[in-house]
Amino acid sequence: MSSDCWTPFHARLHQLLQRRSLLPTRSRLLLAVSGGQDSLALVQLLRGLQPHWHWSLAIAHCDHGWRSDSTANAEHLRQLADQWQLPFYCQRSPEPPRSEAAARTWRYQVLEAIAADIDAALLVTGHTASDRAETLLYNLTRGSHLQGLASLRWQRSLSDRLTLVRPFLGFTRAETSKMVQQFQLPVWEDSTNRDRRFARNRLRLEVLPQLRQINPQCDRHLANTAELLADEADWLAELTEQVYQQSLSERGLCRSQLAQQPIALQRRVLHAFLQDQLQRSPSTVQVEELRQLITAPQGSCSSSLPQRRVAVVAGDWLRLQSVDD
Ligand SMILES: Nc1ncnc2c1ncn2[C@@H]1O[C@H](COP(=O)(O)OP(=O)(O)OP(=O)(O)O)[C@@H](O)[C@H]1O
Repeated sequence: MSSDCWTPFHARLHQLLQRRSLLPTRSRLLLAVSGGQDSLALVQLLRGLQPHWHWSLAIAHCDHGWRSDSTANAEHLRQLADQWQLPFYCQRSPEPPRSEAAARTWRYQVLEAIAADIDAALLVTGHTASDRAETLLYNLTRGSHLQGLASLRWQRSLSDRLTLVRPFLGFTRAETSKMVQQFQLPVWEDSTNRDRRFARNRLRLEVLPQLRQINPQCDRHLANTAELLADEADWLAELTEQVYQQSLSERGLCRSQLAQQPIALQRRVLHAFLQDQLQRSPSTVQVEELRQLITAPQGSCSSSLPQRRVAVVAGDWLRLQSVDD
């Protein structure tokens, strides 16, 4: 488990960090560690790369308290951090979170607070290309817009002061498994990862193995697809903002400007318009109803908006007003 060996995994991560400028030299990094194979492999590689990048590393663990062995898991990590001579921060949830989503929300609150305490601007997780593939599949099953399919990006801003970075998106879970063997990392098996009541676990344990029989590289291919979609989503978001700003005036949205745009862009601009006006995310039905109004006759109006609001056609303009006006 010495940190000073240099392997092809180290070389790959080193190059990836250079190419993507993810973790600048001398920055303070808070590493989110669950004790599973991905985050332990992450710590091992970053410790190995530390002499080249001169980071200051610290480990954070969140104990959800929903497994009988969770305190032992936290203690195991504390000892590892001692061995690695890295500062260790751990917090236990006052009561076990009720769902995966609640656990995640609590976890990120804790990680943000620890990062603020130690003045770390970067929080690093062990998310892999396989997590990205799973997320893409999961969001597909629920029905998703482009942004949802582009999920799990290399970095994401969590607040003004903290950015989440995922350098391990460059590796699959099969590769982190190899790292664990090669570096003999003492992984703490999380029994809930095998619980098939959780949809994510069924995807990981049942669906992805089937897909790998069709294409053994499917984790990487799916993750690459998410990457391409992320770039396209960014480009479309920029374009939407441009057209939105061009079409918007005090009188509302300019219908003749919108009519010249492709349908996909019309939907996006109307979504942004409704989001701003209603201060909440509009439904597909509401967006479509407004889209019909782009070419509707004078005086036409919508019927599906909340808050006693209505969209009205006034000449070349589409505007929102109260039904009482
Ligand atoms: N309890 C936790 N405490 C701190 N960080 C966590 C915790 N759970 C997850 N993370 C971070 O979020 C990443 C993704 O979480 P996820 O739940 O997909 O992984 P895991 O299966 O629990 O563990 P691992 O990714 O380490 O194998 C982890 O790699 C880790 O960086």
